[in-house]
Amino acid sequence: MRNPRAFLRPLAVGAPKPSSDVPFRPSRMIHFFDPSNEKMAAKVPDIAMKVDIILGNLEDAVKTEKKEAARQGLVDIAKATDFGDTQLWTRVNSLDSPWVLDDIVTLVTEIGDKLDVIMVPKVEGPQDIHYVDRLLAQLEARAGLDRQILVHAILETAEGVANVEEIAAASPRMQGISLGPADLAASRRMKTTRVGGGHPGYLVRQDPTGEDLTAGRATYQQDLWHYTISRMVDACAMNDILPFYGPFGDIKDVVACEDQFRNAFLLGCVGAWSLHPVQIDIAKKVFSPSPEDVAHAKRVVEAMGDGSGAVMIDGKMEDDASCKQCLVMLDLAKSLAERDPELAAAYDL
Ligand SMILES: CC(=O)SCCNC(=O)CCNC(=O)[C@H](O)C(C)(C)COP(=O)(O)OP(=O)(O)OC[C@H]1O[C@@H](n2cnc3c(N)ncnc32)[C@H](O)[C@@H]1OP(=O)(O)O
Ligand SMILES: CC(=O)C(=O)O
Ligand SMILES: [Mg+2]
Repeated sequence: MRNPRAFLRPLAVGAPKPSSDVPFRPSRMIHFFDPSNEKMAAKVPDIAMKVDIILGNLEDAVKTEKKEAARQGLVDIAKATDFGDTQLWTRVNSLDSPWVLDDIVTLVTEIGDKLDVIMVPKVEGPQDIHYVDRLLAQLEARAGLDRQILVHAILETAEGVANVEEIAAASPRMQGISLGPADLAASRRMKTTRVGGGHPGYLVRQDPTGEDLTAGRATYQQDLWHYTISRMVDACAMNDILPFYGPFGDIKDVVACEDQFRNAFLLGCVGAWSLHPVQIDIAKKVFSPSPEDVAHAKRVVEAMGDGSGAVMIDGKMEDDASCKQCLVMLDLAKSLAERDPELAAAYDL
């Protein structure tokens, strides 16, 4: 374990100093594109203006023979594009792959000044973050970068879930964690072939009302991901980093996508992945608090004065704790309103 006083020291001579906190930036959707796909890549400058985060994906979903083209494509796009306030991220190949070293060396050297976050897949424990942390410090020093590139882990192995608290705490570079439901399902040998979302077989059934066990018993589909998302949210919250839901693979089912994203939002996630342009507006809608919730939060905070005591609003008790809940809502609304003029008008803060 590292000496706590050394936690904020750079890991290489000349590397930028780690920051003690992750600045919150609107992060409602991480939009994935394949930089080796010319049609998709051509849309990046336009899409970047509509999303909070644009991510050049080099890992799964990029064909083996396109790995080098995707890496070079991302370098070319990053150099040619002004991303404005939109964050530029990449997902590099996994640490056990033959490509990851060249991914990290090339990207930090060529476009390190533009990259905000490197997403690392299949993180199994703090040792994976330590490896990336030191390597990034060396490359940042060599490239003369003056700010740190942050690290985001995907939670997609049973071992990663078992170690999620240590992963979240492994480095001041840790920006956040995303749920990876597809690889996680495979790693756990879950019997679902879907990429995220529910499953009709995972349910609870009402008790029988008579002799006939098949009659009149409603069933309720349950959320396969509740435990993992909740555990990830706690690990992130205790380390002041940001939790995200990951992908929803049924692109056509925009209704269930919205439900899955909203479950994650209600449980504490700040955003989700968009794999297809149709999912961008779903994430924007779900991960922006509703104007009604913001107006209610404002009323409670105003009525609570210094935040102590108890008041009655619309028949409901509000006190120090519910005032804190309302402040969470207001803080998020304010930071989104700074980026989004439509929301600023709707929230009237
Ligand atoms: C488990 C995981 O690891 S999830 C993360 C990895 N997976 C990914 O990153 C997948 C990213 N998304 C994709 O590859 C694609 O969206 C697919 C394969 C799912 C569907 O692609 P298509 O069959 O082309 O979808 P569709 O025909 O509806 O696309 C409509 C248009 O949007 C474009 N488009 C589709 N996805 C994207 C995207 N993510 N970004 C930008 N443009 C996109 C298509 O190129 C197409 O353009 P066109 O109208 O000029 O022809
Ligand atoms: C997100 C991801 O990589 C997965 O679900 O496997
Ligand atoms: Mg995966």
